[in-house]
Amino acid sequence: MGVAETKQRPRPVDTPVQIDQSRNPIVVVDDLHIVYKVYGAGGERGSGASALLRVLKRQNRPQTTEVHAVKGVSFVAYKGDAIGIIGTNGSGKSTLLKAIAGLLPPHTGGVYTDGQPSLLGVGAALMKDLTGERNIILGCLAMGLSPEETKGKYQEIVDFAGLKPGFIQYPMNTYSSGMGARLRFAIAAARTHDVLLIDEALATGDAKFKRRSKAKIEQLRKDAGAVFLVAHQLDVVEETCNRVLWLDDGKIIMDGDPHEVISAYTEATGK
Ligand SMILES: Nc1ncnc2c1ncn2[C@@H]1O[C@H](COP(=O)(O)OP(=O)(O)OP(=O)(O)O)[C@@H](O)[C@H]1O
Repeated sequence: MGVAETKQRPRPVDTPVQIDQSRNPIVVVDDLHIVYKVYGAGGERGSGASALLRVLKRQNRPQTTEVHAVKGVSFVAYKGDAIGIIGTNGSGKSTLLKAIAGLLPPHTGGVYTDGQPSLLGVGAALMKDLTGERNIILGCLAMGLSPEETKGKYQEIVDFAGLKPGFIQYPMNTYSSGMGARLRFAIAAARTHDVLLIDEALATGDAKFKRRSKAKIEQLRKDAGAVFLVAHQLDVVEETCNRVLWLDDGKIIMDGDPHEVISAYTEATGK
């Protein structure tokens, strides 16, 4: 998609990303490139005929292609930043978040974080067959809380998730996707994180839950290092974040004040 011209000041390729030394940098992303390798996508249609042809040609391996998902992204997140990442489908938002979480290796460039990043995604691992209650306990222990701390946090998590009465005793496979997302967010928010990465977790909540989430993220920002939020709902991003990165085709188009960036994005994309 061709969108507005870049508002980021171009940086000579060999100069490292600029860090404001008077502030406390938490995440430094320096000329980051992420490339996925896709097997079996060599431009042929995935038909039986092409598979047969490969066998006849004794090509037992399908061809590989590369998807260049993040293309030279650089920025610094400072302590207390809540950064929203916006962009159209496929612009590289989730890929960037996973790279900051350390789940995808850079092709070139680098990601440096001060502390442990925690990625809270829609698919974050909770055990579907176990009850909400068991998941809270396991989730807290997995995040490094002691059994006593877990006990102390339990009611706070249940109240924050705001599930219908009784549901906390039901297995999570009986929950709607929204209920699961609320519980995941409530568990993750029970601990302070050096770097908290939230991928669409708030998308499914109702207005009341979104208000509670916003307050919680504000608190996390104060206690923690930096919070990143990927969301398609621009109002959630504008209300929650102090800074927004707009990605398009793997590149930063704008980085700055939420209102300014979202207005420019809305104008350019008609969203
Ligand atoms: N596992 C993968 N293997 C190959 N290509 C991938 C993979 N995951 C993402 N991509 C590609 O990388 C690009 C960026 O995808 P990404 O999921 O980061 O975008 P996004 O902005 O989060 O999209 P959405 O808003 O739809 O969630 C897309 O072209 C996508 O097709």
